[in-house]
Amino acid sequence: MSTTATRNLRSSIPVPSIKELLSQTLLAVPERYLRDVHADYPTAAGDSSLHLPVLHMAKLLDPRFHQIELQKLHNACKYWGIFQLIGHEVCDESVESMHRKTEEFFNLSTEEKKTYAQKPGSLEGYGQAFVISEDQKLEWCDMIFLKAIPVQTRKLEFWPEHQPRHFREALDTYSHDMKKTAVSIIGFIAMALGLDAKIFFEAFEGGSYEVRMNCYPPCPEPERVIGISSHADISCVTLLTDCGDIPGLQVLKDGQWVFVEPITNGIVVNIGIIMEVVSNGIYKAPYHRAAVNSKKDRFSIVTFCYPDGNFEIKPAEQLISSDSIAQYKSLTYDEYKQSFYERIKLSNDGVPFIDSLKI
Ligand SMILES: O=C(O)CCC(=O)C(=O)O
Ligand SMILES: [Fe+2]
Repeated sequence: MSTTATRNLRSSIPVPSIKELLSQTLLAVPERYLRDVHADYPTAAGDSSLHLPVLHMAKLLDPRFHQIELQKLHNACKYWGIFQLIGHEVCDESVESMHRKTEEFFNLSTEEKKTYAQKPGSLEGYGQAFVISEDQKLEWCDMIFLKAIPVQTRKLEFWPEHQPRHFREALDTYSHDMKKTAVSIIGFIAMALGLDAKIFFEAFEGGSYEVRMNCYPPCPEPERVIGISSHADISCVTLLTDCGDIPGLQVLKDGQWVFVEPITNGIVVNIGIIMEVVSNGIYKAPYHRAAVNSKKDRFSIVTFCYPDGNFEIKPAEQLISSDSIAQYKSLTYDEYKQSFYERIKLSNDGVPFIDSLKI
């Protein structure tokens, strides 16, 4: 994730979980969570005609519909940077099982969850992301963040083992399913840009996939807190599944926050900064955030998709011409991640990460 705020991805100061706060007969939301949620942009009315584009994977794969669907994909990436994917090959049972395990995990006692708590110097595990100073505003979200693929990068000490039962198996299947979907959709996005999909298939076949499970408990003052503040993801693409039908994800579109309405078996795909660079800015990584509600827990599962370490992050040569000069620098994926962490260590200079990549 990247954001306009300062976030140290490698270490986070422990703070009470939201569920813990709520269990302490909370009378008022603590000051550290309160902020002016509507300070930047208005939220589009629920009945507005703004709806996320819906893409059909089976049509992208079918020679009869391929071209039309590819054009739709191009428009979705260009004008929204985010879309719902349906007709994909991920079996409902794999997703539903992961949803159940996620809910079960967050419903364990605080003590049990803490077995998997983040450790200093590592963002993996259960906790809250990006707490780097005592006076930082906090987000209304509990999470567990795990590197899932390649399998050798897994730190199993953070993976729930006995409770919830079969959590590890569910996440193993889910992450492989998401990887397969990501490799395929990234290939189609490359085609929509007129690029050679093969290069992308290879880079993402050997890529890394990190999964963040979010729990947004109900809040007595939902209009004054934020679940996750506005940011653009530093991934190439991000795949999100909602564990129910409660809207929470909002995307910034034409100066308004637009709610993403969950659709059954849909996977929300958003463009990340890597794809913005590769496309030379034709596709933009959209700003998005998570709102919370006052009634029910909302759970989401987010898979961040990255290429293998040698992949060159740079505007694709086919998209560069005398009329369209390169807008972004070139760096390997390893350098890109390093640069992201370095900037954060230097503290917030108010410049969004994407701007630091511009020529
Ligand atoms: O849970 C959501 O709706 C958004 C999550 C998100 O943007 C993230 O984890 O990067
Ligand atoms: Fe995000």
